[in-house]
Amino acid sequence: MFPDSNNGYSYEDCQATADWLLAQAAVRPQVAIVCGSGMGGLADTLKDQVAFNYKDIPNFPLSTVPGHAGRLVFGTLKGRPCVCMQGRFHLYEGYPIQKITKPMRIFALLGVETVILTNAAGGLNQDFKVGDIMIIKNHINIAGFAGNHPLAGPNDDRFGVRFPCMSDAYDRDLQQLALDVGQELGYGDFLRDGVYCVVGGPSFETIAECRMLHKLGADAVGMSTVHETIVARHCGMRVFALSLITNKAVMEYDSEEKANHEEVLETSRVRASQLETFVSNLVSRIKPSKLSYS
Ligand SMILES: O=P(O)(O)O[C@H]1O[C@H](CO)[C@@H](O)[C@H]1O
Ligand SMILES: Nc1nc2[nH]cnc2c(=O)[nH]1
Repeated sequence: MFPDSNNGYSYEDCQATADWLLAQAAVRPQVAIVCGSGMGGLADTLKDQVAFNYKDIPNFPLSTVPGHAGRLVFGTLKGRPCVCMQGRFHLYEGYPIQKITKPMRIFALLGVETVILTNAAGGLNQDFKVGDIMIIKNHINIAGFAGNHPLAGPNDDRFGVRFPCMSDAYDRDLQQLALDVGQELGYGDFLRDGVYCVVGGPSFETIAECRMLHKLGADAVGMSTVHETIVARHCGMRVFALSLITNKAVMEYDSEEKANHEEVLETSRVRASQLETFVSNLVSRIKPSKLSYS
C-alpha cells in the first residue's frame, strides 16, 4: 500500500538536515515561525540573525511563490530563541505533501516546542473585513478526508503516534494569550477568531465553492497551514496559527471583485508592522516550559 517509503522524508533524513543546521547556527530555537504570503518581514525582526537560503540547506525544498523569499532565519525575538521560515511550501508548487511539511519535523528535531503559523486567506465570514487578523481555532481539511494527508504512509513512532488527535490541534492557551496580547495592543477592532479551510489551489475558489465552504463552517480559505499543523502536532509541538484576511471571498454572482495574488501581497504589506508587533509580543509571552504562560 505504501510503495515508496525511502523517499527523503524519513526520520534519518530529517535528522541529517537538523544536525547540519545545529552545526551551523548557535541558536537553539524554542519557537518556529512560518511567514505567510507577503509576511516575510516577520523574519527581519529577529535579532542576531544567522540566515540560510533554502537552496543551501541539505534536502530542503525551494520557494517558488512571489512573497516567499526562501530563507531560514535563526535569531532572537525579544530575547527568545527562534527560527523563522521566510517562505513556505504549498501543494500547488508540485511538491509531495510530505515535502512541504518536512520543515516541521526538522523543527521538532531542533528542539522547537511551539510553532506559530501565519497565512494570507480569503474571508468567507461576511462579518470579516480585509485586514482582519483571524486567530485560527480549528481547521477543515477536505483533501485530507480523501487521503491526501501528510501522515499517509508508514508511521514512524519516533515522530508520533499512528492516529494523532486533532481536536486540540490549535493550542487553547495560546489562543487566549494571543487574544490578550491583541487587546493590550489595541488590535481588538480587527482581531477575530474562526475556522480555516485549506484547499489545493493554485486557482482561487469559484463563487459556488466559496458558498459551499462557508456553509460547511469555514470562516477563511487558503492553501496552506493545515498540513503543517497536522505534522507539527504529530511530533508533539504546540501550534498557534493566524490568518490575515487579505481579500474577501467572492460570494455573489453579480460581484465584480476578483481574487488575485497582488491584492493578497498588498494587504500583507499594509498590515505588516502590526503583524510583526503582534507576533513578537506573543512570542515574548510564551514561556519555554510546555505548560506555562506569563
Ligand atoms: O498561505 P500563504 O502561504 O500565506 O499563501 C496564500 O496566498 C497565496 C494566494 O495568494 C496562496 O499560497 C495562499 O495559501
Ligand atoms: N484559496 C485561497 N487562498 C487565498 N490566499 C489569500 N486569499 C485567498 C483566497 O481567497 N483563497
